[in-house]
Amino acid sequence: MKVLVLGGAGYIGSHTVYSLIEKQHQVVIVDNLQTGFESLLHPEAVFYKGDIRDKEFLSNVFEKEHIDGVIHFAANSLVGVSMKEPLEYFDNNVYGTQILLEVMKEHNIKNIVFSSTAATYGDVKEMPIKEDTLTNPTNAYGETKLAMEKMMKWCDYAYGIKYVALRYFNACGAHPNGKIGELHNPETHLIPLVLQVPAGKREFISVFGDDYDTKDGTCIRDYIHVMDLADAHIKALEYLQKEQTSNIFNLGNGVGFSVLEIINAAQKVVGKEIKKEIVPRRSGDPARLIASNEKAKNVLGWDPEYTDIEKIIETAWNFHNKK
Ligand SMILES: NC(=O)c1ccc[n+]([C@@H]2O[C@H](COP(=O)([O-])OP(=O)(O)OC[C@H]3O[C@@H](n4cnc5c(N)ncnc54)[C@H](O)[C@@H]3O)[C@@H](O)[C@H]2O)c1
Ligand SMILES: O=c1ccn([C@@H]2O[C@H](COP(=O)(O)OP(=O)(O)O[C@H]3O[C@H](CO)[C@H](O)[C@H](O)[C@H]3O)[C@@H](O)[C@H]2O)c(=O)[nH]1
Repeated sequence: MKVLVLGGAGYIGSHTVYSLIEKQHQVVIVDNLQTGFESLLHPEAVFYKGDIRDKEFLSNVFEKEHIDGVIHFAANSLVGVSMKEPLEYFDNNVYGTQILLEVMKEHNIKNIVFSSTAATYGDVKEMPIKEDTLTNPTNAYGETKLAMEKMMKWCDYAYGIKYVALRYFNACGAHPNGKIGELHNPETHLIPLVLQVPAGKREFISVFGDDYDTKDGTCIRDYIHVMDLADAHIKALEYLQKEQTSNIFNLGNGVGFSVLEIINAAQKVVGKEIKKEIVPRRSGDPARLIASNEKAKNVLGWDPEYTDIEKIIETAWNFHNKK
């Protein structure tokens, strides 16, 4: 297949590109590099630098390349910023996706896999979260991703564009080749921030609240390795080609770790004590997010390989140590 990857210079996009190329697919990347990095681009992928909201640019790419399927990662994704600048998030995530769907319609491209998020659910009481759990986002970022899902639903109804929405829980880890990994600037995610302490780039890790109703008072999340996410995208694309049906899947390991458990696991991996400080809660953080991954396992045949949290953190540490 010739796959167009929008946002292929970003963290999850670049790992998916590496997996696609390893599986002998041809890859075309579109990225405006707003949060992506040239160093994450696969040397064998064709790269077009540009913005998905630029319709003429995007149409030209579809014109030149004969695309069989689309994987769409290009978005703004910082929860905190989305609360201060919601319109920027609606512009890039919702309007950007609208332009993409218009161009796909005009070029008769019928398959798209795209990044959704656990943030579409909001503050859920019942764990694990299933795909039919009520969606009620508590932040603007999650709302834009839900709006993208809804736009896809009506484009399927009207134009027959089939989609798979992948609701990731907490993406983490790095490619075992050590060449690519999690690069965000600024970094806001827990695991890379924890690892900055033993790397000498940060004095301590702030723990956002220890008064949640959880076993040790800190928030619980479901950490899923980026290589397993990459694999799910390829399986989702194959599913679309075969089944011609739209669908939504959670992607998580189905196991929750608290912030303190992550810090302890990282200490074991790096063999050093990691200094921490308890600070007030970060606004908008739900206490617990754990995925039910039964649907992705049963329907897509997806089976996450990285289930051991120390192994997951080790891949991130190998990447950050090499930089
Ligand atoms: N990292 C996570 O834990 C997580 C969890 C759930 C969902 N997601 C979603 O997964 C996707 C990828 O996340 P990531 O962590 O790899 O983010 P990232 O910022 O590393 O990657 C996004 C890429 O898209 C590009 N991009 C953004 N807007 C663009 C535009 N208008 N035109 C062209 N390129 C554009 C950026 O330059 C970047 O390379 C995002 O859609 C995000 O919302 C991420
Ligand atoms: O310095 C830090 C950073 C994070 N945390 C805590 O660690 C946990 C994980 O935080 P991250 O920022 O790494 O990830 P989030 O759970 O906030 O969000 C991630 O997962 C969500 C879905 O679960 C969304 O998809 C979102 O885009 C993605 O960044 C949270 O409890 C957070 O409060 C800290 O204690 N200290």
